[in-house]
Amino acid sequence: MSTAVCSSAFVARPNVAAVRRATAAAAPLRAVAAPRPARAARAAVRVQAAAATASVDELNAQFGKAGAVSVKEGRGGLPTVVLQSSAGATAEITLFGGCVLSWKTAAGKEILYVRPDALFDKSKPISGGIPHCFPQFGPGAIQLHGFARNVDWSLAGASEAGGNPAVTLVLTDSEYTRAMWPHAFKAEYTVSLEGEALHTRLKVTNTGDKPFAFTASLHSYFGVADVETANVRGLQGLEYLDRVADAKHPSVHQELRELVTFRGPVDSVYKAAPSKVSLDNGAGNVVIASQQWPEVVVWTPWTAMEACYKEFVCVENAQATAPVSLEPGASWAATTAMAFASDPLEDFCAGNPEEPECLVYDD
Ligand SMILES: O=P(O)(O)OC[C@H]1O[C@@H](O)[C@H](O)[C@@H](O)[C@@H]1O
Repeated sequence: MSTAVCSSAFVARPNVAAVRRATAAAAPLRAVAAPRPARAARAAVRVQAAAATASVDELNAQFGKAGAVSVKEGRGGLPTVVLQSSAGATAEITLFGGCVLSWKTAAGKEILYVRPDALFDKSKPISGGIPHCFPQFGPGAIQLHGFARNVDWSLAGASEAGGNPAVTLVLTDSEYTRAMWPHAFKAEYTVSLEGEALHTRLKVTNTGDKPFAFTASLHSYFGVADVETANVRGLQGLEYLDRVADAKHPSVHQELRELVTFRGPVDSVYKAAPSKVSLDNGAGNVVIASQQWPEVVVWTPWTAMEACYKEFVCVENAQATAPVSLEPGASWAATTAMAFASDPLEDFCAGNPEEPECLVYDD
C-alpha cells in the first residue's frame, strides 16, 4: 500500500523536543469538570502540576488512577494517556497535539481512524484521531489548522468518578507559538469517558493584556466500513460553504439532503449546525452532540488520498468561519459528547437523562 498518496501538504517544523518528554503546566490550574451523565458521578478533575520534564513513569505516578487512568509510551514512544471506564470503553490521548488517538467501545470497536501515513515522531501533526485545529482553522496566515496539533500539551489533571475517567491537558503560549501568533493564551482540554461515550471540553482563555481572535475545530477522523455507504445525518436545510474547488473562495449552497453521502471529494463547512449530528459508519451510528461548536465540517479527500480515503470520513465540530474574540481574561468553552449506538435516540441518553445535550434526543 502506498502511503505517499494518503498524505496532505504540511510544512513540518524541526523536531525540537525529545519524543519521550512531556512538558507540564508551570502552575496549578483551576479544576475543569467535563460534562457528566449523572450528577452523583460528577467530580472536578483534580489538578496537580507535574515536573517540567516528567517521564511517563513520573506522569503515571502522579496522575494514574488504578484501572481508570494511566500513562504509557504509545506509538513512536509518545507519552499517551489511557482512559478506561468501568463500562469497558477505552480512549487514548497523546500529549503531542492533545490528540485523542483512539476511542473504543466496550466491545472493542475502534470508532476513530488514524491514517496509514500518520507519523509519531513529531515531524508533523498526527494524521488521525481527533487533532486540534487552533488558533486557526484555515486557510489563513499561519500553518494549516494552526499549531495546537503540532506541539506538546501538558498533563494537568486526572480524575475518576463512578467508573468514569477524565483527564485535562493544557497548552499555553510559548516562544514557538508567539512567533507565529503573538498572543498569550491557555487552552484546557478535558477528555472523559462516560460509560461508553467520549466527552470533550475545550476551554480557551486570553491570559494576555490585549484582545485576540481565533478559529478552531476538533478535526475528528472516524473510521467507516466504506466511504460510499457512509452518511451524515442532521445537516439538511443548512447553508454550507463548499471548499473543494477553492478553500479561500468557497461557493455557498444549501444542503437539501437528509443524508449527506460521498461520491467524490467533499470539503464542506455547515453553518449554524444543530447540537446533534450523526455518522452512519456502516456498523452503527456515531452520534455527536455538542454545545458552543456552531459549525460542522465534513471532509473526505477522496482519491487524493487513494490509499485510505475509503476508510474514513472527517466530521468536525468547528468554529471555522466566524472567529471568536476574547478580551483579556475572557474565556470561551465548547463541549462534545460522542456515542456509538445502534439506536442513537435511545442508547446514548437512556443512561444520561440529565445531560443538556440529551434534550435534543427527544426530537
Ligand atoms: O491536515 P489534514 O489532517 O490532512 O486535514 C486537511 C483537511 O482538513 C479539513 O478539516 C479541511 O476542511 C480540509 O480543507 C483540509 O484539506
